[in-house]
Amino acid sequence: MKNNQVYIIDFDSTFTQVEALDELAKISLKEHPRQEEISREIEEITHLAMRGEIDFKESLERRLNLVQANEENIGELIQVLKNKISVSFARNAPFLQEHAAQIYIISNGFKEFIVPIVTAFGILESHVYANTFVTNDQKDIVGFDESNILAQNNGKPKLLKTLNLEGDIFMIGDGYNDYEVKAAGFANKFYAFTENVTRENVIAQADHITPSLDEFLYLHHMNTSLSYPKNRIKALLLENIHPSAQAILEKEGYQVIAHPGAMDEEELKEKIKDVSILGIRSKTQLTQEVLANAKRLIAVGAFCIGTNQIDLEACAKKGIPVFNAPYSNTRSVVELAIGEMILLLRNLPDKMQQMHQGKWNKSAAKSYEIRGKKLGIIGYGNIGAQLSVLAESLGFDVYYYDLIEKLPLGNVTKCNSLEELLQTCEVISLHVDGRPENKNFMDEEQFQQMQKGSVFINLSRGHVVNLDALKKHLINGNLSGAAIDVYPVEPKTNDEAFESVLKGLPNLILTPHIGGSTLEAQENIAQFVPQRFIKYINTGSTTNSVNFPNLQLPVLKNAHRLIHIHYNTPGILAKINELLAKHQINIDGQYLKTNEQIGYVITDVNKAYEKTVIEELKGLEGTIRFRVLY
Ligand SMILES: NC(=O)c1ccc[n+]([C@@H]2O[C@H](COP(=O)([O-])OP(=O)(O)OC[C@H]3O[C@@H](n4cnc5c(N)ncnc54)[C@H](O)[C@@H]3O)[C@@H](O)[C@H]2O)c1
Ligand SMILES: O=C(O)[C@H](O)COP(=O)(O)O
Repeated sequence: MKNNQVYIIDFDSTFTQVEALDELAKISLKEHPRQEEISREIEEITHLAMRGEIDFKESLERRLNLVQANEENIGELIQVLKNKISVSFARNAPFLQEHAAQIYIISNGFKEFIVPIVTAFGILESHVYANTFVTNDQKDIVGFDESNILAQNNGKPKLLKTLNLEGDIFMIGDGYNDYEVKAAGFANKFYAFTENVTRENVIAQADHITPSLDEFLYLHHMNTSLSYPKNRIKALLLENIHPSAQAILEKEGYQVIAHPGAMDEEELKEKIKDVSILGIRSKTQLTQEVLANAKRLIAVGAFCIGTNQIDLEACAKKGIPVFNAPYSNTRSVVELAIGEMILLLRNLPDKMQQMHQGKWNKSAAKSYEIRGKKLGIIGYGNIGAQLSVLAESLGFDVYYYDLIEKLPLGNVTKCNSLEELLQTCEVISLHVDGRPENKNFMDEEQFQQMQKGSVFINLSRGHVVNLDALKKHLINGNLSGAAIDVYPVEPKTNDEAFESVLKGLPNLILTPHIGGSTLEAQENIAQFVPQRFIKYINTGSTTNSVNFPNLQLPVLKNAHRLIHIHYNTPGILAKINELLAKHQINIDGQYLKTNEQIGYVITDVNKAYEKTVIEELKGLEGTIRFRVLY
C-alpha cells in the first residue's frame, strides 16, 4: 500500500461503461416520438465536449435541455448504472474498498447518481466531487447549480486547486478534461482509461494508456484480482479461425491478432516472441525450435481435433498446456464420409466429370446402394463411433477395428485385426489419429488385403496413407474408388497450388481438408477453445488439455491461488508444503495431478502471507513455472 498516493477517478465512461446523461435520456425520452434522434444529438454533444472541441458548460446546458428528465427518473438511472460498472472496476472492488481514503471521484456528472453508485464500493461520499441538478416544483430537472466549480469550463483543474491534495496524484479518466488536470499541474500523471471508449486526442496526451484498471494496478504493484493484466495478454490466431474466437478473447480484454493462413517455422519463430496465447489449426507446425522462441507463451489452442502438428511434450516441459476441440467438428466429418460413401458406390465422381465434358452415360453399371454393404471403420474413436451409428441407421452392416478396447455401439461387429476388417468390408473408412507411428499405416500390403472393387476413404491425417500405393490400386482397379481429404503435404493458404500424385485419377474424390470445415463446426470450435484459455488463465483449470494433467478447479474466493508446474519428480509436493508451513501459511485447499512429464499443484492460501515465499516457491528445484492468482 502506497500511502502517499492519491487516485483521482473520473465517473462517466471510466467508473461506469457509459455516459450517465445518455442513459438518463433513454429513460426520460422513452415515450418521446423523436427519442432516437434526440439521443444521438446528446451523444454527439458529449463526444464533442469529451474531445475538448466545445466548452464544457455549453455542452452541459445543451444536453440537459434535450434530456428533459424528472427527478423520478434518477432511481431508474441508478439501477441501469449499477449494471454498467466498468468490468475491471467491478473485478477490482477490493482495491477500491482498501484504498478508499486515497480515492477521489471527480466528475462533471451529477452527485445524485454518482454517490449511490460509488459509495456501494466503499468510496467515501466526502470524496465525491460532482455537479448537482436544479429542479422546479414539478421535480423536472431544469438546470444545474451554476455556482459549482465543476459546472465551469476547466472545472476539474479549478477544483483540484482548491483541494490542495498532497502526495503523488494520479488522474484516471477517458476525457480531455481529465488530461487538463495534469496539464494544469495538479496531477503527476494522467492515465487514459480506454476500457470503454478510446479518444485519439486524449490518448495522445496520456502518460500511460490503461485499457483496464488491472493495467493501472499492475503498473503500481497493487493487483487485487489478477496476477497479470489481461490487456497485456497477446493472442495470435492463425489459419482463418472463426471470428467469434477473436470476439470472445477481446471481450475478455486480451489483444488479438488474427492471420488468415498458416506460418512456416521461420515466420512463426519471429512472430511468437511476444505472444501469450497461440491459436492454430491443422497446418501450423509448433515445433521445439519455434517453442524455444516462445518466451511468453502461456497456452496453445488447436482449433480443431488433431494435435499431431504440435510438439505436446515440448509444450508440457515448458509449462504450456495445449487445448483442442475434441468434439466440435465430429459430426461434420461423419456427414462428409457418409456422403462420399454414397457417391463412390454410385460411381458418381466419374459420371459428374463426364457430364461436364458433355458425355451422357445413363447406366447402372458399377452403381450400388449402400444398404446391406459392409462398412469397415478403422479407429473407433469419437468420429469412428459416431459414423458407425449414422451408417447403421442408413442400412450399412458396420465393422470396426481399433488398437484399444472400445464400447461397440448398436449392432457393430468388432474385428480382432486390421487384416480381418480389410478382408471383410467393401467400404473402408479411416479415422485413426495422427500419431507418428501411424505413418503409412495404409500401405501396399494393406491395400492388397482389401476386397477387389472396394472403396477407401481417408478423412483422418495425410501421412497415414501411402499415396503411391493408393494410386497403384486405383489404377489397377483393385479399388473402385476413393475419397481423400487430407495429404502428407498441404498448401499453407488458399493461394498456394495443390500438388499430389493423385490428381486426375478415376472415381476419386479429392477435397481440400474440409472434413471439419462447416460453419457450424468452426463456430462451435471458436466458442469452445477460447473458454479453455480463459478458464486456465483465470482459475488454473486445465480441463480438456491434451498434454497437462486435467484439473477442474473451483472459482477462487477470498484466497490467493498459487499455481506450481514442475517436472514430475518425487517429493516436490512435500517441499512445497514444507515451505508453506515454514512461513506459517494457511492452506484453504490443495489440488494435485501429475502425468508422465509434469506435476501440477494448485494451492489456495489465506491472503495474508509474506511475499518472499513466492520467490522461494519459484526457486524450488524442478519448478517449470509458477504464477499467482489474486
Ligand atoms: N478431415 C478433417 O477435416 C478432420 C476433422 C476432424 C478430425 N480429423 C482427424 O480425424 C481423426 C480421428 O478423430 P477422432 O476425434 O475420432 O479421434 P479419436 O482420438 O477420438 O479417435 C482415434 C481412434 O483411433 C484409434 N487408433 C489410433 N491409431 C490406431 C491404429 N494404428 N490402429 C487402430 N486404431 C487406431 C485410437 O485408439 C482412437 O480410438 C484425427 O486424426 C483427426 O485429426 C480430420
Ligand atoms: O483435426 C481436425 O479437426 C481437422 O483436421 C480439421 O483441421 P482444420 O481445422 O485445419 O480444418
